[in-house]
Amino acid sequence: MTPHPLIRVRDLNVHIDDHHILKHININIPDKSVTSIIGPSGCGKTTLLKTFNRLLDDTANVKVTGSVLVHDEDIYAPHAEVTHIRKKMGLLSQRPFPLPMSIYDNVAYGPRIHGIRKKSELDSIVEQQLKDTGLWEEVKDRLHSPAAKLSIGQQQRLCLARGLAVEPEIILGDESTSALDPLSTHKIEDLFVRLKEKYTIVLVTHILRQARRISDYIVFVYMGEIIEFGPTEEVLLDPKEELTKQYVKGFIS
Ligand SMILES: Nc1ncnc2c1ncn2[C@@H]1O[C@H](COP(=O)(O)OP(=O)(O)OP(=O)(O)O)[C@@H](O)[C@H]1O
Repeated sequence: MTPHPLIRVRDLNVHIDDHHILKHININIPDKSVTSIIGPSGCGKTTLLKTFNRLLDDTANVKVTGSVLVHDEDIYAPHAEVTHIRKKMGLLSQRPFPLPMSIYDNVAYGPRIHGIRKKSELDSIVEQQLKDTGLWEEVKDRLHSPAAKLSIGQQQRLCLARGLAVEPEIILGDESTSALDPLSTHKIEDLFVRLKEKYTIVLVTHILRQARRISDYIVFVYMGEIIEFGPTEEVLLDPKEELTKQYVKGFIS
């Protein structure tokens, strides 16, 4: 049975300039699961992900219609507050972007902005998040050295720790392992699988093997439309739609 949906998208349409980029999107993203958005290049995967935390707001000539409900709050309602919406979501991009400060300060950054000042409280948040992202043992002796000195894979886990430190409910990942070596990729994949106990995770990936390894649900997007959505095994191994079949066999890329 599909778990309770945390994000419900209703008749979402995105136009940029004169292009109809996302067309009549309807989907329920299950809570406490990993859902991967797959599809050929340029089909609208990243655009769909960006609608979940209103990252398209900064794009020129964009028009978004329809609704995205997180719990029961429509994040596109006129009174919706973008800061409040974004606090619920951590975003992990393709490449890590640590802030130009120490490892400790990267993780403490969000909590400090939200008013936490007590050192013991910040220490405990930093330790917990670095433990949750598997970095603690690797960095506990150099918490005050610059984040930029970490490897790219460690920087990506640090960015995840930074995002988790403000206690989001949802983690969005946009091809978050594409800049990483196989070992670091494996660590991030493992993290997503562990973190789904506490978070709802939505990922964009073009790597079908990755989608199969870590996702509970798959959304297949083609030319701005959702063609198929369902449990990973069903969509990847026994797809219902002809287009999905062609995509998983590698005939569409
Ligand atoms: N800011 C923008 N201005 C104009 N067109 C855009 C903009 N952002 C996205 N698009 C167009 O929207 C379509 C979908 O782009 P999107 O990045 O969502 O696709 P994608 O499936 O994530 O692609 P890829 O796998 O190559 O990253 C593309 O045709 C793209 O050119």
